Amino acid sequence: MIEFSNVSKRYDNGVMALDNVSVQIEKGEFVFLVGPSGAGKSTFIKAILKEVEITTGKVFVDDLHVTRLHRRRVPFLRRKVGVVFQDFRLLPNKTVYENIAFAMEIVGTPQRNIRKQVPLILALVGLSGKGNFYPNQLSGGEQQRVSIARSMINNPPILIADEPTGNLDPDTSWEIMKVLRTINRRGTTILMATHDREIVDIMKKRVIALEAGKVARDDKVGVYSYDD
Ligand SMILES: Nc1ncnc2c1ncn2[C@@H]1O[C@H](COP(=O)(O)OP(=O)(O)OP(=O)(O)O)[C@@H](O)[C@H]1O
Repeated sequence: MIEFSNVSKRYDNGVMALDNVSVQIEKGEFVFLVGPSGAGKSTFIKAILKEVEITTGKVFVDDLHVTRLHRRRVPFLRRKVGVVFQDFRLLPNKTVYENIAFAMEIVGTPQRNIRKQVPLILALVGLSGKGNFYPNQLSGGEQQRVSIARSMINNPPILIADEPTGNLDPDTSWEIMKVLRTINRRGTTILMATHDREIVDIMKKRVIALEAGKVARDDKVGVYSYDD
């Protein structure tokens, strides 16, 4: 589903953000990506989305050879991968319904399908009845649910969550993890970059740990770190 084969990324300033990384993530897995600040997590995610060009190696996403993918076909890759961020990135002047509908309009979904699908995804993330709210009328946790709903509305096989609980208190973070777990159980592959030790340790999922651009650990049932 996601494969890195001897991937290195050296930025123009000489920093080796990824250093000979080889990992394989199978369909349906839930994987945490951890590591200290600067370890290469964001670069790893950007390599999946072709937001950076890697220096050497190969990246595959689903059936696409990302490294060789023509610029014209990048939107096709992006449709396979939903992404959510720490800061939600909702459109402030659109309602919850409109934020999600917009993601469907971009890919040409007919309005009648949009009207049918948006309430279903809102129910999935526990936000039924909030369609007419604007983002600033919602709590942080609710905004993150909208962001997750938007990322999943076109049914991508992969969801990348880049520190999705970074701005949330512990209880709200767990609510978000429940939503992600539900989505994963429905078959979506999830890759979540996080600094949240408690979540990683309690969820008991695969953990890929990066350090200075290298895979320092890759444990089937992992913990955040071994240092205490
Ligand atoms: N555009 C860039 N140009 C030059 N160096 C960069 C660039 N982006 C990242 N780096 C460097 O690459 C290394 C890896 O950065 P990256 O952002 O991938 O780490 P990270 O693990 O995501 O960190 P954090 O947890 O702080 O988000 C760092 O040393 C960083 O300074």
